[in-house]
Amino acid sequence: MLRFLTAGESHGPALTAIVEGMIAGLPITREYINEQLARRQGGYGRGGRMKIEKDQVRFLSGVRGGRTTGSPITLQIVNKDWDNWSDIMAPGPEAHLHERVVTRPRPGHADLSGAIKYRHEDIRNVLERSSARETAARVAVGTLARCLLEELGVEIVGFVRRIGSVEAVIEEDLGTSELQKRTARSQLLCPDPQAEEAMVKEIDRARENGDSLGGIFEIRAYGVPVGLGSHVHWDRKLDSRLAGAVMGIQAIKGVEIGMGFGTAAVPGSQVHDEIYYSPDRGFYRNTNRAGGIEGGMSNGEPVVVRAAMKPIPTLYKPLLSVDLKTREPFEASVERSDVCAVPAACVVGEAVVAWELACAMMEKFGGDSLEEIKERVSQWRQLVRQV
Ligand SMILES: Cc1cc2nc3c(=O)[nH]c(=O)nc-3n(C[C@H](O)[C@H](O)[C@H](O)COP(=O)(O)O)c2cc1C
Ligand SMILES: C=C(O[C@@H]1CC(C(=O)O)=C[C@@H](OP(=O)(O)O)[C@H]1O)C(=O)O
Repeated sequence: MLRFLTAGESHGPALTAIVEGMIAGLPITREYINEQLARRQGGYGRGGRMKIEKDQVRFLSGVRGGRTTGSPITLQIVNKDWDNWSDIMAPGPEAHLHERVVTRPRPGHADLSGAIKYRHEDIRNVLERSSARETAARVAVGTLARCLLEELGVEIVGFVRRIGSVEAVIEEDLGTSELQKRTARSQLLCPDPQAEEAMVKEIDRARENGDSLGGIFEIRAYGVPVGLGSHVHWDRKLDSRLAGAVMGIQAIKGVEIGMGFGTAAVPGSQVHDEIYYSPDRGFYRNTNRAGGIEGGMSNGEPVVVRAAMKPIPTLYKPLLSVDLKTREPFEASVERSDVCAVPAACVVGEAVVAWELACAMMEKFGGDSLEEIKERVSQWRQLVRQV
Protein backbone atom coordinates (compact mmCIF):
# COMPACT_ATOMS: atom_id res chain seq x y z
CA MET A 1 0.00 0.00 0.00
CA LEU A 2 1.22 3.44 -0.98
CA ARG A 3 0.59 6.22 1.54
CA PHE A 4 1.88 9.64 2.51
CA LEU A 5 1.65 12.31 5.18
CA THR A 6 2.62 15.96 5.01
CA ALA A 7 3.51 18.35 7.83
CA GLY A 8 4.61 21.95 8.10
CA GLU A 9 3.27 25.47 8.53
CA SER A 10 3.21 28.15 5.87
CA HIS A 11 5.71 30.34 7.75
CA GLY A 12 7.44 27.52 9.65
CA PRO A 13 10.95 26.30 8.86
CA ALA A 14 9.97 23.71 6.24
CA LEU A 15 7.37 21.43 4.72
CA THR A 16 7.97 17.71 5.12
CA ALA A 17 6.38 14.68 3.50
CA ILE A 18 6.89 11.00 4.14
CA VAL A 19 5.97 8.54 1.40
CA GLU A 20 5.70 4.90 2.42
CA GLY A 21 5.23 1.87 0.23
CA MET A 22 7.01 3.08 -2.91
CA ILE A 23 8.67 0.30 -4.92
CA ALA A 24 12.46 0.05 -5.09
CA GLY A 25 14.45 0.98 -8.19
CA LEU A 26 12.34 3.91 -9.39
CA PRO A 27 14.58 6.53 -11.02
CA ILE A 28 13.95 9.94 -9.46
CA THR A 29 15.86 13.22 -9.57
CA ARG A 30 15.67 16.40 -7.50
CA GLU A 31 15.66 18.31 -10.78
CA TYR A 32 12.40 16.72 -11.94
CA ILE A 33 10.65 17.48 -8.65
CA ASN A 34 12.06 21.02 -8.64
CA GLU A 35 10.72 21.55 -12.15
CA GLN A 36 7.21 20.65 -10.96
CA LEU A 37 7.62 22.82 -7.85
CA ALA A 38 8.60 25.76 -10.08
CA ARG A 39 5.51 25.18 -12.26
CA ARG A 40 3.34 25.34 -9.10
CA GLN A 41 4.93 28.64 -8.11
CA GLY A 42 4.22 30.20 -11.47
CA GLY A 43 1.13 31.63 -13.08
CA TYR A 44 0.08 35.22 -13.63
CA GLY A 45 -1.82 36.59 -10.64
CA ARG A 46 0.25 35.25 -7.77
CA GLY A 47 1.23 37.49 -4.86
CA GLY A 48 4.44 38.67 -3.17
CA ARG A 49 5.18 35.41 -1.35
CA MET A 50 6.17 33.69 -4.57
CA LYS A 51 8.94 36.27 -5.03
CA ILE A 52 10.42 35.16 -1.71
CA GLU A 53 10.23 31.38 -2.20
CA LYS A 54 12.21 29.30 -4.67
CA ASP A 55 11.03 25.81 -3.80
CA GLN A 56 13.66 23.08 -3.89
CA VAL A 57 13.24 19.55 -2.62
CA ARG A 58 15.70 17.73 -0.39
CA PHE A 59 15.64 13.95 0.03
CA LEU A 60 16.24 13.01 3.66
CA SER A 61 15.70 9.26 3.20
CA GLY A 62 14.67 6.50 0.83
CA VAL A 63 16.54 7.61 -2.31
CA ARG A 64 20.10 6.59 -3.10
CA GLY A 65 22.13 7.13 -6.26
CA GLY A 66 19.09 8.45 -8.13
CA ARG A 67 16.77 5.54 -7.34
CA THR A 68 14.28 4.71 -4.60
CA THR A 69 15.40 1.98 -2.20
CA GLY A 70 11.94 0.77 -1.09
CA SER A 71 12.34 2.46 2.33
CA PRO A 72 10.14 5.39 3.42
CA ILE A 73 11.03 8.51 1.42
CA THR A 74 11.30 11.79 3.33
CA LEU A 75 11.00 14.96 1.26
CA GLN A 76 11.71 18.43 2.61
CA ILE A 77 11.06 21.88 1.16
CA VAL A 78 12.48 24.77 3.16
CA ASN A 79 10.38 27.95 3.56
CA LYS A 80 12.63 30.91 2.85
CA ASP A 81 10.05 33.17 4.49
CA TRP A 82 10.81 31.44 7.81
CA ASP A 83 13.68 33.92 8.32
CA ASN A 84 11.06 36.68 8.57
CA TRP A 85 8.81 34.71 10.91
CA SER A 86 11.09 32.68 13.19
CA ASP A 87 10.44 34.95 16.23
CA ILE A 88 6.69 34.63 15.85
CA MET A 89 6.61 30.97 14.81
CA ALA A 90 9.24 29.61 17.25
CA PRO A 91 8.12 26.35 18.90
CA GLY A 92 9.46 27.21 22.38
CA PRO A 93 8.68 29.85 25.06
CA GLU A 94 10.84 32.30 23.13
CA ALA A 95 8.03 32.71 20.55
CA HIS A 96 6.70 36.26 20.29
CA LEU A 97 3.12 35.08 20.71
CA HIS A 98 1.71 38.57 21.13
CA GLU A 99 3.03 39.93 17.85
CA ARG A 100 0.97 39.84 14.66
CA VAL A 101 -1.91 38.11 16.43
CA VAL A 102 -4.76 37.51 13.97
CA THR A 103 -8.26 38.02 15.37
CA ARG A 104 -10.06 39.06 12.20
CA PRO A 105 -11.40 36.04 10.30
CA ARG A 106 -11.48 36.26 6.49
CA PRO A 107 -14.75 35.19 4.88
CA GLY A 108 -14.08 32.13 2.71
CA HIS A 109 -10.95 31.03 4.58
CA ALA A 110 -10.59 28.43 7.35
CA ASP A 111 -10.12 31.22 9.94
CA LEU A 112 -13.42 31.36 11.86
CA SER A 113 -14.40 27.68 11.87
CA GLY A 114 -10.81 26.66 12.68
CA ALA A 115 -10.55 29.12 15.59
CA ILE A 116 -13.86 27.97 17.08
CA LYS A 117 -13.15 24.26 16.54
CA TYR A 118 -9.62 24.30 18.03
CA ARG A 119 -10.39 27.03 20.61
CA HIS A 120 -7.69 29.35 19.29
CA GLU A 121 -7.69 33.02 20.15
CA ASP A 122 -5.03 33.62 17.54
CA ILE A 123 -6.21 32.67 14.05
CA ARG A 124 -2.55 32.30 13.02
CA ASN A 125 -2.69 28.81 14.58
CA VAL A 126 -5.27 27.93 11.90
CA LEU A 127 -4.11 29.86 8.86
CA GLU A 128 -0.55 28.55 9.05
CA ARG A 129 -1.74 25.05 8.21
CA SER A 130 -4.85 25.79 6.15
CA SER A 131 -2.66 27.79 3.75
CA ALA A 132 -2.11 26.32 0.32
CA ARG A 133 1.61 26.54 1.03
CA GLU A 134 1.12 22.87 1.96
CA THR A 135 0.42 22.03 -1.68
CA ALA A 136 4.15 22.34 -2.43
CA ALA A 137 4.61 19.12 -0.42
CA ARG A 138 1.78 17.44 -2.33
CA VAL A 139 3.39 18.38 -5.64
CA ALA A 140 6.70 16.86 -4.51
CA VAL A 141 4.90 13.66 -3.46
CA GLY A 142 2.82 13.62 -6.64
CA THR A 143 5.97 13.89 -8.74
CA LEU A 144 7.20 10.60 -7.26
CA ALA A 145 3.88 9.06 -8.31
CA ARG A 146 4.25 10.65 -11.72
CA CYS A 147 7.68 9.08 -12.16
CA LEU A 148 6.17 5.67 -11.40
CA LEU A 149 3.30 6.25 -13.85
CA GLU A 150 5.68 7.37 -16.59
CA GLU A 151 7.65 4.12 -16.18
CA LEU A 152 4.35 2.25 -16.57
CA GLY A 153 3.23 4.12 -19.70
CA VAL A 154 0.82 6.64 -18.13
CA GLU A 155 1.16 10.33 -18.90
CA ILE A 156 -0.52 13.22 -17.06
CA VAL A 157 -1.36 16.56 -18.66
CA GLY A 158 -3.10 19.46 -16.92
CA PHE A 159 -4.33 22.76 -18.33
CA VAL A 160 -6.48 25.76 -17.46
CA ARG A 161 -9.89 25.95 -19.10
CA ARG A 162 -11.36 29.02 -17.44
CA ILE A 163 -10.33 32.06 -15.41
CA GLY A 164 -13.30 34.08 -14.17
CA SER A 165 -15.57 34.80 -17.14
CA VAL A 166 -13.01 33.82 -19.81
CA GLU A 167 -13.29 30.31 -21.22
CA ALA A 168 -10.61 28.72 -23.39
CA VAL A 169 -11.53 27.05 -26.66
CA ILE A 170 -9.78 23.70 -26.78
CA GLU A 171 -10.01 21.51 -29.87
CA GLU A 172 -11.13 18.05 -28.81
CA ASP A 173 -8.60 16.32 -31.07
CA LEU A 174 -5.49 18.12 -29.70
CA GLY A 175 -2.88 15.40 -29.11
CA THR A 176 -0.99 15.04 -25.83
CA SER A 177 2.26 16.51 -27.14
CA GLU A 178 0.55 19.54 -28.75
CA LEU A 179 -1.43 20.11 -25.55
CA GLN A 180 1.78 19.93 -23.51
CA LYS A 181 3.68 22.22 -25.88
CA ARG A 182 0.98 24.91 -25.84
CA THR A 183 0.49 24.66 -22.10
CA ALA A 184 4.24 24.93 -21.43
CA ARG A 185 4.35 28.16 -23.47
CA SER A 186 1.53 29.76 -21.50
CA GLN A 187 2.03 31.60 -18.21
CA LEU A 188 -1.50 30.52 -17.27
CA LEU A 189 -1.11 26.89 -18.45
CA CYS A 190 -3.81 27.64 -21.01
CA PRO A 191 -3.53 26.00 -24.44
CA ASP A 192 -5.63 28.74 -26.10
CA PRO A 193 -3.38 31.82 -26.59
CA GLN A 194 -6.28 34.15 -27.39
CA ALA A 195 -8.15 33.20 -24.25
CA GLU A 196 -4.93 33.55 -22.26
CA GLU A 197 -4.62 37.19 -23.31
CA ALA A 198 -8.15 37.88 -22.14
CA MET A 199 -7.49 35.98 -18.89
CA VAL A 200 -4.45 38.14 -18.13
CA LYS A 201 -6.58 41.26 -18.63
CA GLU A 202 -9.30 39.87 -16.39
CA ILE A 203 -6.74 39.16 -13.65
CA ASP A 204 -5.37 42.73 -13.99
CA ARG A 205 -8.91 44.07 -13.68
CA ALA A 206 -9.59 41.99 -10.59
CA ARG A 207 -6.33 43.19 -9.01
CA GLU A 208 -7.20 46.84 -9.75
CA ASN A 209 -10.63 46.32 -8.19
CA GLY A 210 -9.14 44.70 -5.08
CA ASP A 211 -10.92 41.51 -6.05
CA SER A 212 -9.89 37.90 -6.78
CA LEU A 213 -10.70 35.22 -9.36
CA GLY A 214 -11.25 31.48 -9.61
CA GLY A 215 -11.53 29.20 -12.61
CA ILE A 216 -11.54 25.69 -13.98
CA PHE A 217 -8.65 23.34 -14.74
CA GLU A 218 -8.62 19.93 -16.38
CA ILE A 219 -6.35 16.96 -15.80
CA ARG A 220 -6.05 14.16 -18.34
CA ALA A 221 -4.24 10.86 -17.83
CA TYR A 222 -3.33 8.99 -21.01
CA GLY A 223 -2.36 5.32 -21.13
CA VAL A 224 -4.31 4.27 -18.02
CA PRO A 225 -4.90 0.50 -18.35
CA VAL A 226 -8.40 -1.00 -18.07
CA GLY A 227 -9.42 -2.12 -14.60
CA LEU A 228 -8.00 0.34 -12.05
CA GLY A 229 -10.39 0.84 -9.13
CA SER A 230 -13.42 -1.39 -8.63
CA HIS A 231 -17.21 -1.44 -8.80
CA VAL A 232 -17.49 -3.68 -5.73
CA HIS A 233 -17.22 -1.09 -2.95
CA TRP A 234 -17.73 2.70 -2.79
CA ASP A 235 -14.31 3.46 -1.43
CA ARG A 236 -12.57 1.46 -4.14
CA LYS A 237 -14.22 3.36 -6.99
CA LEU A 238 -11.59 5.23 -8.99
CA ASP A 239 -13.87 8.22 -9.69
CA SER A 240 -14.73 8.57 -6.02
CA ARG A 241 -11.06 8.52 -5.06
CA LEU A 242 -10.02 11.00 -7.72
CA ALA A 243 -12.85 13.35 -6.76
CA GLY A 244 -11.84 13.19 -3.08
CA ALA A 245 -8.21 13.88 -3.87
CA VAL A 246 -8.97 16.84 -6.13
CA MET A 247 -11.60 18.26 -3.74
CA GLY A 248 -8.90 18.02 -1.05
CA ILE A 249 -7.00 20.86 -2.72
CA GLN A 250 -7.58 24.23 -1.03
CA ALA A 251 -10.33 26.31 -2.71
CA ILE A 252 -11.63 23.50 -4.98
CA LYS A 253 -15.44 23.56 -4.85
CA GLY A 254 -16.46 21.29 -7.73
CA VAL A 255 -15.05 18.19 -9.40
CA GLU A 256 -16.39 16.37 -12.44
CA ILE A 257 -15.30 13.30 -14.34
CA GLY A 258 -15.68 13.40 -18.12
CA MET A 259 -18.90 15.16 -19.09
CA GLY A 260 -19.70 15.48 -15.38
CA PHE A 261 -22.51 17.96 -14.62
CA GLY A 262 -23.27 18.11 -18.34
CA THR A 263 -24.63 14.56 -18.24
CA ALA A 264 -27.63 15.75 -16.22
CA ALA A 265 -29.04 17.91 -18.99
CA VAL A 266 -29.20 15.58 -22.00
CA PRO A 267 -30.61 12.11 -22.80
CA GLY A 268 -28.58 8.91 -22.43
CA SER A 269 -28.01 8.57 -26.16
CA GLN A 270 -25.88 11.74 -25.96
CA VAL A 271 -23.99 10.64 -22.88
CA HIS A 272 -22.89 7.01 -23.04
CA ASP A 273 -19.93 6.00 -25.16
CA GLU A 274 -20.81 3.28 -27.67
CA ILE A 275 -18.61 0.20 -27.68
CA TYR A 276 -16.74 -1.05 -30.77
CA TYR A 277 -14.32 -3.87 -31.43
CA SER A 278 -11.57 -4.46 -33.94
CA PRO A 279 -8.98 -7.27 -33.80
CA ASP A 280 -6.02 -4.86 -33.70
CA ARG A 281 -7.49 -2.34 -31.19
CA GLY A 282 -9.62 -4.70 -29.11
CA PHE A 283 -12.63 -2.99 -27.49
CA TYR A 284 -12.66 0.77 -28.02
CA ARG A 285 -14.87 3.89 -28.07
CA ASN A 286 -15.19 6.77 -30.50
CA THR A 287 -16.20 9.17 -27.73
CA ASN A 288 -15.01 9.63 -24.14
CA ARG A 289 -17.85 11.37 -22.34
CA ALA A 290 -17.36 9.04 -19.38
CA GLY A 291 -13.88 10.50 -18.84
CA GLY A 292 -12.30 7.05 -18.93
CA ILE A 293 -14.19 5.62 -15.94
CA GLU A 294 -17.29 3.39 -15.84
CA GLY A 295 -18.52 1.59 -12.73
CA GLY A 296 -15.64 3.00 -10.70
CA MET A 297 -13.10 1.33 -13.03
CA SER A 298 -10.85 2.74 -15.70
CA ASN A 299 -12.09 1.63 -19.13
CA GLY A 300 -8.91 2.19 -21.13
CA GLU A 301 -9.82 5.64 -22.46
CA PRO A 302 -8.02 8.75 -21.12
CA VAL A 303 -9.09 9.64 -17.57
CA VAL A 304 -10.46 13.20 -17.55
CA VAL A 305 -10.98 15.15 -14.31
CA ARG A 306 -12.09 18.78 -14.17
CA ALA A 307 -12.16 21.04 -11.11
CA ALA A 308 -13.69 24.41 -10.25
CA MET A 309 -11.64 26.68 -8.00
CA LYS A 310 -13.37 29.47 -6.11
CA PRO A 311 -11.84 32.97 -6.06
CA ILE A 312 -9.09 33.53 -3.45
CA PRO A 313 -10.70 34.51 -0.10
CA THR A 314 -8.21 37.21 0.93
CA LEU A 315 -9.36 40.37 -0.82
CA TYR A 316 -7.56 43.70 -1.08
CA LYS A 317 -11.00 45.32 -1.11
CA PRO A 318 -12.29 44.20 2.25
CA LEU A 319 -15.36 42.10 2.93
CA LEU A 320 -17.32 42.43 6.15
CA SER A 321 -16.42 40.30 9.12
CA VAL A 322 -16.44 40.41 12.93
CA ASP A 323 -13.43 40.59 15.25
CA LEU A 324 -13.05 37.39 17.26
CA LYS A 325 -12.03 39.24 20.43
CA THR A 326 -14.02 42.49 20.43
CA ARG A 327 -17.04 41.15 18.48
CA GLU A 328 -16.93 44.49 16.63
CA PRO A 329 -17.57 44.52 12.88
CA PHE A 330 -14.57 45.45 10.74
CA GLU A 331 -13.44 45.57 7.16
CA ALA A 332 -10.48 43.24 6.74
CA SER A 333 -7.18 44.64 5.55
CA VAL A 334 -4.59 42.54 3.75
CA GLU A 335 -0.81 42.61 3.56
CA ARG A 336 -0.39 40.32 0.57
CA SER A 337 -2.28 37.62 -1.29
CA ASP A 338 -2.66 35.89 -4.62
CA VAL A 339 -5.31 37.41 -6.90
CA CYS A 340 -5.66 34.21 -8.91
CA ALA A 341 -3.95 30.85 -8.39
CA VAL A 342 -5.79 28.59 -10.85
CA PRO A 343 -2.62 27.57 -12.79
CA ALA A 344 -0.90 26.70 -9.49
CA ALA A 345 -3.93 24.66 -8.42
CA CYS A 346 -3.81 22.89 -11.80
CA VAL A 347 -0.25 21.71 -11.10
CA VAL A 348 -1.44 20.49 -7.68
CA GLY A 349 -4.34 18.77 -9.49
CA GLU A 350 -1.87 16.92 -11.73
CA ALA A 351 0.03 15.81 -8.62
CA VAL A 352 -2.97 14.48 -6.70
CA VAL A 353 -4.38 12.71 -9.76
CA ALA A 354 -0.96 11.14 -10.35
CA TRP A 355 -0.90 10.02 -6.73
CA GLU A 356 -4.35 8.37 -6.85
CA LEU A 357 -3.57 6.63 -10.13
CA ALA A 358 -0.21 5.40 -8.80
CA CYS A 359 -2.00 4.02 -5.70
CA ALA A 360 -4.55 2.27 -7.93
CA MET A 361 -1.74 0.83 -10.10
CA MET A 362 0.06 -0.45 -6.99
CA GLU A 363 -3.15 -2.02 -5.71
CA LYS A 364 -3.88 -3.81 -8.95
CA PHE A 365 -0.37 -4.86 -9.91
CA GLY A 366 1.63 -4.73 -6.65
CA GLY A 367 5.29 -5.64 -6.41
CA ASP A 368 8.31 -4.40 -4.53
CA SER A 369 10.57 -3.39 -7.40
CA LEU A 370 10.19 -1.48 -10.63
CA GLU A 371 11.01 -4.61 -12.69
CA GLU A 372 8.26 -6.57 -10.95
CA ILE A 373 5.46 -4.06 -11.47
CA LYS A 374 6.60 -3.24 -15.02
CA GLU A 375 6.41 -6.89 -16.00
CA ARG A 376 2.93 -7.28 -14.48
CA VAL A 377 1.59 -4.16 -16.18
CA SER A 378 2.97 -5.23 -19.52
CA GLN A 379 1.44 -8.72 -19.14
CA TRP A 380 -1.90 -7.16 -18.26
CA ARG A 381 -1.82 -4.82 -21.25
CA GLN A 382 -1.10 -7.81 -23.50
CA LEU A 383 -3.89 -9.84 -21.96
CA VAL A 384 -6.40 -6.99 -22.36
CA ARG A 385 -5.53 -6.70 -26.07
CA GLN A 386 -6.28 -10.42 -26.46
CA VAL A 387 -9.64 -10.40 -24.65
C1 LIG B 1 -2.27 27.36 -5.08
C2 LIG B 1 -3.20 28.06 -4.16
C3 LIG B 1 -2.88 29.34 -3.70
C4 LIG B 1 -3.74 30.00 -2.83
N1 LIG B 1 -3.41 31.28 -2.42
C5 LIG B 1 -4.22 31.92 -1.55
C6 LIG B 1 -3.90 33.25 -1.09
O1 LIG B 1 -2.88 33.84 -1.48
N2 LIG B 1 -4.75 33.84 -0.23
C7 LIG B 1 -5.87 33.23 0.21
O2 LIG B 1 -6.61 33.79 0.99
N3 LIG B 1 -6.20 31.98 -0.20
C8 LIG B 1 -5.40 31.32 -1.06
N4 LIG B 1 -5.75 30.06 -1.49
C9 LIG B 1 -7.04 29.48 -1.08
C10 LIG B 1 -7.10 29.10 0.38
O3 LIG B 1 -5.99 28.31 0.76
C11 LIG B 1 -8.40 28.33 0.67
O4 LIG B 1 -9.50 29.01 0.16
C12 LIG B 1 -8.57 28.14 2.18
O5 LIG B 1 -7.59 27.22 2.65
C13 LIG B 1 -9.95 27.66 2.61
O6 LIG B 1 -10.24 26.39 2.12
P1 LIG B 1 -11.48 26.11 1.12
O7 LIG B 1 -11.47 27.24 0.12
O8 LIG B 1 -11.15 24.80 0.49
O9 LIG B 1 -12.73 26.11 1.90
C14 LIG B 1 -4.93 29.38 -2.39
C15 LIG B 1 -5.24 28.09 -2.84
C16 LIG B 1 -4.39 27.43 -3.73
C17 LIG B 1 -4.75 26.05 -4.21
C1 LIG C 1 2.73 30.22 0.15
C2 LIG C 1 1.94 29.82 -0.83
O1 LIG C 1 0.66 30.24 -1.05
C3 LIG C 1 0.05 30.97 -0.04
C4 LIG C 1 -1.34 30.40 0.11
C5 LIG C 1 -2.16 31.21 1.01
C6 LIG C 1 -3.40 30.62 1.50
O2 LIG C 1 -4.06 31.25 2.34
O3 LIG C 1 -3.76 29.52 1.05
C7 LIG C 1 -1.80 32.52 1.34
C8 LIG C 1 -0.57 33.17 0.85
O4 LIG C 1 0.45 33.07 1.83
P1 LIG C 1 1.20 34.35 2.43
O5 LIG C 1 0.21 34.99 3.35
O6 LIG C 1 2.41 33.84 3.11
O7 LIG C 1 1.52 35.22 1.25
C9 LIG C 1 -0.03 32.46 -0.38
O8 LIG C 1 1.22 32.97 -0.74
C10 LIG C 1 2.38 28.83 -1.83
O9 LIG C 1 1.56 28.50 -2.70
O10 LIG C 1 3.53 28.36 -1.74
